[in-house]
Amino acid sequence: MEMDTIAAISTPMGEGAISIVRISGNEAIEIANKLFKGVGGKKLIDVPSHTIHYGKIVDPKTSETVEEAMVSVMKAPKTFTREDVVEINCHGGLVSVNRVLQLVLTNGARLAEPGEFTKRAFLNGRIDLSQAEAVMDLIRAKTDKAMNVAIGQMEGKLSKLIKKLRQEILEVVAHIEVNIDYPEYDDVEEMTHRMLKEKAQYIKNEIEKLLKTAHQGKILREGLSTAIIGRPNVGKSSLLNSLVQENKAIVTDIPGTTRDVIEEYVNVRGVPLRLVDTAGIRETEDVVERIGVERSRKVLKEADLILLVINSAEPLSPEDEALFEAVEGMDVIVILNKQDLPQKVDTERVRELAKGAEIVTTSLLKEEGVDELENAIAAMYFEGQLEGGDMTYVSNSRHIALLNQALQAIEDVLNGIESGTPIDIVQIDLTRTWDLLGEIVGDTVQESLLNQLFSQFCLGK
Ligand SMILES: Nc1nc2c(c(=O)[nH]1)N(C=O)[C@@H](CNc1ccc(C(=O)N[C@@H](CCC(=O)O)C(=O)O)cc1)CN2
Ligand SMILES: Nc1nc2c(ncn2[C@@H]2O[C@H](COP(=O)(O)OP(=O)(O)OP(=O)(O)O)[C@@H](O)[C@H]2O)c(=O)[nH]1
Ligand SMILES: [Mg+2]
Repeated sequence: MEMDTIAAISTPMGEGAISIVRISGNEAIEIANKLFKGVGGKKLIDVPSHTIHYGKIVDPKTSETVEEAMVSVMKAPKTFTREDVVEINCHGGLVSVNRVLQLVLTNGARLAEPGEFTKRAFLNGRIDLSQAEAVMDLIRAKTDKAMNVAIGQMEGKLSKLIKKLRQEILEVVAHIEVNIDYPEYDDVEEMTHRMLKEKAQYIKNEIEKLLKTAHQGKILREGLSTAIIGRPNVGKSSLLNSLVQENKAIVTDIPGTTRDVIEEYVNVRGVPLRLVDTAGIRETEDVVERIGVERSRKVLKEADLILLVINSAEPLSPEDEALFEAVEGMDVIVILNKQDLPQKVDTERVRELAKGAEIVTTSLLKEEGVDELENAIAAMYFEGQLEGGDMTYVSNSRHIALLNQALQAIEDVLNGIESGTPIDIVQIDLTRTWDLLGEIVGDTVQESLLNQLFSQFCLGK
């Protein structure tokens, strides 16, 4: 595959100890060589692969020294992109690293697009698409567990499973071909039918097994979208603060203090929560607050988990009752807050309204009950089991969508067999299953999709 030479700054933009300009492609070493002035006249075109060299970066036009650097030379194919790669380690600082990048660009490289290095690793066959996607998940991981899932996928756990399933399908397809080519052998046809049914059932089971991990996988990857809701002044922001353990949201005794939606990532016993503190839900005249309340309702609709806070020092109000109604059928934990005050809430009624949902009592003022709440959350999502290190999770929504389509296709195969559809017609659905699974690892995938996927990466990755 013929590709031009690309370059980009691969470290964050800002002041740091070191910043790296990465170059990949046929001309990477030659371009770097033009700019590099090594000790004793050492030339980068002469050095062995996978070595690092101290020297100056000099503008070949003006002979002006631009930087002092360490330069790594890595020759294809044992590199990140499988192309020649040079990394110039500059002094960390926006100006210095940018000047070096400019020099690299004026001497023959093109500025890389976001994700283009990883895209090349994919196009050159070092990793498949799901592994490339895992590289991005790794960068974005917000908890250790999410990181472990990404590492597993990057190492090819999911790819292996998918490839195995595709291989099985291919074998069945081969059988069918024989059957179509030699229809005169009755026993072949019979065997094909029996085998097809067995295999299709097996493939269906495997896809279903993978899809079962999707819920938790998605939580690990994106965080469990958790909405804290309740009437004004019940202690929603106090709850967020207790969970975040820093005073991010403003807490006051004026009802309606939180006028917008506040979002925080917290790690509760390994469960990543995307916590959303909302404005207290009530009918309001204040325009600013009303917008906040509307947003809260929207957050509520999109949430995976609801933390419904009730002030137990007051009797239940019609608004409280309405909130219970609004969250019916969702994952809910009810929090009876302000236990330190004289209790006025009808706990029997709360139990009735909660319809089996977990109820936790807290005094957020005294920081009591938060542990119990955290236990309840962990138990709800990972059944208290936080290890499962070897488990393969499907966490990417693109993969989940494709698996769902593949499941549909394999069900069509099974239905076809059941209703006596001619085998060459059934084969069409089988091939479709194969194609859909192939899209996960990038074997059968459109260029436009590739571009869209990789464009979501960081610059220089
Ligand atoms: N300086 C630097 N650090 C970095 C990266 C980088 O590109 N540069 N990486 C970038 O993300 C990550 C490391 N990822 C890498 C993955 C594969 C290969 C690689 O060369 N693979 C070869 C085999 C190497 C060998 O056998 O020695 C291959 O798989 O063919 C390199 C880096 C994290 N740290
Ligand atoms: N006594 C007592 N007061 C509490 C407790 N939890 C919170 N408060 C107080 O209740 C008031 C309201 O708390 P917030 O956390 O701001 O309540 P909120 O639900 O976010 O209120 P809005 O944003 O106005 O909807 C504050 O004065 C808190 O200190 C508790 O457990 N006991
Ligand atoms: Mg608040």
